[in-house]
Amino acid sequence: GFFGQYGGAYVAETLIRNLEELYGEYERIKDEEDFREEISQLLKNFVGRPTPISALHRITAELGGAKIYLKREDLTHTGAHKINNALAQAVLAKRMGKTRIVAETGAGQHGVAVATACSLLGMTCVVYMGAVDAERQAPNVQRMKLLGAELHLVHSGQKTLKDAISEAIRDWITNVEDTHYLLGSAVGPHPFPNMVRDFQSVIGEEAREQILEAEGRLPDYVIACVGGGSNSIGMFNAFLDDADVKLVGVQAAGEGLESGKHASPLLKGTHGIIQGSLTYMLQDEDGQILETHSIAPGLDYPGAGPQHSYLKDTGRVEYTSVNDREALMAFEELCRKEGILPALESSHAVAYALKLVSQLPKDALVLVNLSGRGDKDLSQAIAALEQL
Ligand SMILES: Cc1ncc(COP(=O)(O)O)c(/C=N/[C@H](C(=O)O)[C@@H](O)C(C)C)c1O
Repeated sequence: GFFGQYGGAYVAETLIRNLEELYGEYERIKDEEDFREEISQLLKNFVGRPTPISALHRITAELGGAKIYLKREDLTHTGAHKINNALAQAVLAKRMGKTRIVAETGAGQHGVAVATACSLLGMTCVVYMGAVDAERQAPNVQRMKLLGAELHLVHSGQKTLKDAISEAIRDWITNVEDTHYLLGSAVGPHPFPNMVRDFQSVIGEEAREQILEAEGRLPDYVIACVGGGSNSIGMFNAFLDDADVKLVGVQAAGEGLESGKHASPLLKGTHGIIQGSLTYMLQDEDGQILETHSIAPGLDYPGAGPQHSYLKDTGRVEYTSVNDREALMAFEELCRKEGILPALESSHAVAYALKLVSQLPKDALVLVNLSGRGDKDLSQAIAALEQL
């Protein structure tokens, strides 16, 4: 469970047994024909895959540079890539004999995806969410409740994702007999980074085929936003061996990388252990996890998925960042000129693409992963745009 030195499972003894059982079951089940068939049927007939790739027109014409395609994970059922992982892990858990799912959520998209999977598969669903996040992602709180999830608001710590994850893990340790912890991103102890990547890799597999079909060649750049790192690794995975395809991970610079109010562990972090995994993280000199900031709740996380830390060190992926303001501007551009309402998280990837294309020749090709839709962000975005 390592990517170079990164990853592993640095957790309490009590958790090791759960993780070993999970890894064993995953390895046993993941290649079983009927498991794969069940997943692909659900992805097709319930999630609505494959999601399309949409070429931008007005923005591309205005910028006069490279052609941009968006991989439309906003068009999945529930409105973000999170459903790809939530469904697959819920099916796996059910096959392991679990009847109860516990999960954390920040932006609420993962929480909604888990509640959706549990409603469909007839499993009990408990979601932990920071009180601050519940406030700023209210539409997703309502959706989780309607889908039958039992929502626990977390009032400890910074009251965002990190605190929700700790509560969810505590619940899992207590109820391991009947409960699976459905981790929402490519972070945490082994086997989660591998499993979540595998379940999200459908994004890049589809997109690689679609771009070859549409353009007859591979893209010059593939760009995705990086919070915990699941939509990005899910997109990048299919292109890792295509040496000519440049991969760019975009982190949240918040109010600026030098402001101390950001969420860019891959740019400003150091080696440490966070939620059981050795990776780049934002910590003070005593190893205390630092507070983070981003206008996008889904990027507001102090750790990076361990595979991203490895890909940063090897140079296979370039990590960069975009601040709140740039993300908001990109959000508005897509709304006003391409008829798409993107999630604030996804807007970070679009913002970087818009900066990049003006420096590229007309015949260059850029593929951006649009990880989700902005329905959850409406009031936040409107308020923030009024401040611009
Ligand atoms: C639309 C959308 N785009 C990107 C992200 C960032 O998560 P990754 O793809 O795992 O880097 C997110 C992350 N959302 C999670 C959530 O909904 O709970 C996040 O807050 C946590 C699972 C980390 C998202 O909702």
